[in-house]
Order: sequence, then structure tokens, then C-alpha cells
Amino acid sequence: MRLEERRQNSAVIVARLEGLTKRYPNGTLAIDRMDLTVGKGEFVSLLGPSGCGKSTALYILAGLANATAGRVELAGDGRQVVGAGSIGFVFQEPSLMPWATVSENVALPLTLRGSAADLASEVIRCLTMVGLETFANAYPRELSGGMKMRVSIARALITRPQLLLLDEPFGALDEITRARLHDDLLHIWSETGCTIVMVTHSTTESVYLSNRVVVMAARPGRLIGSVDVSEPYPRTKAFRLGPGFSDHVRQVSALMDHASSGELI
Ligand SMILES: Nc1ncnc2c1ncn2[C@@H]1O[C@H](COP(=O)(O)OP(=O)(O)OP(=O)(O)O)[C@@H](O)[C@H]1O
Repeated sequence: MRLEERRQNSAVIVARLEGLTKRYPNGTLAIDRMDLTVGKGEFVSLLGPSGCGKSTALYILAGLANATAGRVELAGDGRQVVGAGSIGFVFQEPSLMPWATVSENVALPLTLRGSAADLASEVIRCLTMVGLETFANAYPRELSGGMKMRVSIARALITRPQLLLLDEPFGALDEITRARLHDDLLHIWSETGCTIVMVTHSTTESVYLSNRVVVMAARPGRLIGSVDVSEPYPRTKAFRLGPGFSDHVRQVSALMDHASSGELI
């Protein structure tokens, strides 16, 4: 999808959280009245110190956890239920079935749904997007950490989601693998036109990838500010080395300092 089209689309709302509050049964107030609107085609990062409720917010957005109070709207149509299939989720760990091949792992969401039509070609389409088409018959034990994460991303893409949610997907990877996956994720975002919300701990990662970085603070988990990364795509190594990148990293770091002030680390 072209940038201009993305800008027009971002007026269309894909997800909206209003007054989102989550209290766990043990009394922990994980999120306190969080408001967030995500426009179609956006790449939004949720950043904040450990325990500020990033994953909880993402799980609620995905329909994998319930809010205690507040509203979750998806696709801007006022529905409060998550439309299964229009959301893809990438977990922190690749969480692959060790006894199944790469293809079988990627096919899982469609297999569970019982929709077998075009299964093989859909699997190849997704494996090609992550550069693993020649590993279709391999087993997870034969793959590196980065390749396992690629399989996990391919599995999330198999339902052609409008909204792709990623929970700190690159935290365990080395720097070079991480940088490659950043570029591949941006390519997938551009090719599919999907909307992305990603949880991360990394200020630089959030600035490199996103058009908007939303910063949260802990105890209670809440939103404290956001930075629009108004730098053009495609983003390349030149962007990482340029002044636009460091300016935005400074802005996000200032919010992170604010988010972490008074925290015990
Ligand atoms: N199932 C649970 N029961 C009780 N408390 C929980 C549960 N899950 C998370 N919490 C607490 O809720 C708060 C928010 O947790 P969450 O995992 O959403 O934060 P996070 O920002 O994603 O953290 P991290 O960056 O460390 O993954 C934390 O204080 C955490 O201990």
C-alpha cells in the first residue's frame, strides 16, 4: 500500500480502547483508564517499563483477556467482540509445535477453523513473505531463533489479518537478526496493508518501525504520552543513522524517563 493511501486510511479506525481498565483477581491494577485509537494502516508501538500493562492491553485488544471496565471497539463498527480471523497475534516466544513441520505450524489457525481450501498455497504465500519457503518441510528443531520467529509471524499472517498484534517479538534475538526482521516486518506491513500494534521494550526499535510510539507508565499501568514519528517510509539504514532518527529517539527517551521516574529497578 502506498504511503498516501495509508495517510488517507488512517482516518478509518481499526481499534479503539476507551477507559480500558484491568484489575487482576489478586488486586493488581494492571491498566487504569487507558484510551487509544488506532487508524487503519498505522504501525503503533506500545512502549514502557516492565509491568506497565503493555501485554495486558495487547491481550485485551486480541480478545485473549477481558477488561474489568471500559470499551474495546474493533474495525470502528461499534462491535465489542473481537472478529476472529481479522486479528493475527505473534507471541513473545515462537510457541511452535515441535512435532509438526514448518508448514503444519503455519497452517494451524486455518486447520483449527476447518477451512482447508487453498491451504497449501496460503501456507506457501505466508512462508514466502517471511523468506522461509524452502523450509516448509523442516521441523522447528532445525531452525535458528530468528527463523522460528519468522514461522510464528507467518502463522499469524495465514488468516490475512487486518490487525497484526505482536508482543515483544524480537526481544530474544541478536542485533543482526533483529535488524533483518525489522526490515522484513516493514516489508510485510507495506505489502499486506495491515495495521500493526507491537509491544516492545526498545526505544530505538519503536522509532525505527512505527509511525507512532505510545508510552505507558506502571503502577498503575497508564498511558503517559505519544510521539508521532513523522519520517517517511521505506525506512532504511540511512534513516537509522540520520538526525530524524536520533531526534525521535530523544523524544521517546524523555517520555520513558518520565515513565520510569520513581520506579525501583
Ligand atoms: N495473571 C496475572 N495475575 C495477576 N497480575 C498480573 C497477571 N498478569 C500480569 N499481572 C500484573 O499486571 C501488571 C502488568 O503486567 P503486563 O505483563 O501487562 O505488563 P508489561 O508491561 O507487558 O510487562 P513486561 O514488559 O515485563 O512484559 C504487572 O504488575 C503484572 O505483574
